[in-house]
Amino acid sequence: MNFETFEPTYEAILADLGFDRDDDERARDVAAELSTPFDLSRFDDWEERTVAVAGGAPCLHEDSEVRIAREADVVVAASTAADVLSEAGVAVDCLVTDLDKNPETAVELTGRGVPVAAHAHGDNVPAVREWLPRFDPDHTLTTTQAAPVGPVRNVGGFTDGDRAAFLADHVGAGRLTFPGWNFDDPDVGPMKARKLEWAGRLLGWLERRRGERFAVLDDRRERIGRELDALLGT
Ligand SMILES: Nc1ncnc2c1ncn2[C@@H]1O[C@H](COP(=O)(O)OP(=O)(O)OP(=O)(O)O)[C@@H](O)[C@H]1O
Ligand SMILES: Nc1nc2c(c(=O)[nH]1)N=C(CO)CN2
Repeated sequence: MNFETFEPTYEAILADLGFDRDDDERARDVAAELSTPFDLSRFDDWEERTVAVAGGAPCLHEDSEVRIAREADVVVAASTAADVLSEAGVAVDCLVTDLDKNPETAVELTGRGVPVAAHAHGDNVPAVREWLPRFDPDHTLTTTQAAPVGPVRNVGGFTDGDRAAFLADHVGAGRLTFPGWNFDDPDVGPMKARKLEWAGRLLGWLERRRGERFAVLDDRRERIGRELDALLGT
């Protein structure tokens, strides 16, 4: 997805969650100073393959969820999902993170040539300044949710998990699977719950565009569909 297509939804997310576009743009500009271009053709081998987009819900510890990741051709891990899967012996092919939980994992992964998509937004500038210089630039893709500038890309998405799915889609992934997701997690705080609502809507938008049905949305597809119609004017 390009930013032009994503922008109206981005504006709706900002309005709903009370985030500021100028802050996101400042964060993006800091990231641009600290990063180099990343060739997305690096992910050409995801094309037509089954890509597991692993989320950070506690259920990722369950054998059945780990198996979904293990059986995929490619594993893209959102944030802490990378650690859970590594501990379970599942190799991670890419980490998508806004640097708030496990930046040391990102250092370690780029250090051994595993790509990390590091996201800059209005509320993580100190982390961007602290951690980006520690990553191997050859294996770091920097992302923004605002307009892309220089090496900093925006292929759609908001939370680490749905951003990972948009990245997979952007590079031509075949089937997407979603181990480690729980939209009804009772243990998340109010802001995280609202972010997860957006993650659900964004995945709903993605499956609609792809003509696919993500099993993880089965119990909420109708509601999300109504919300998307209102959001997108469809
Ligand atoms: N129950 C859940 N709790 C947390 N994340 C979930 C859950 N279900 C799905 N996810 C997805 O997994 C991703 C990684 O979750 P995790 O809690 O490890 O990271 P995070 O750094 O807090 O994520 P973010 O900064 O995007 O909110 C989230 O961004 C979200 O897209
Ligand atoms: N400005 C801002 N942007 C975000 C934030 C956040 O807390 N603030 N959190 C995200 C995923 O957790 C993604 N984007």
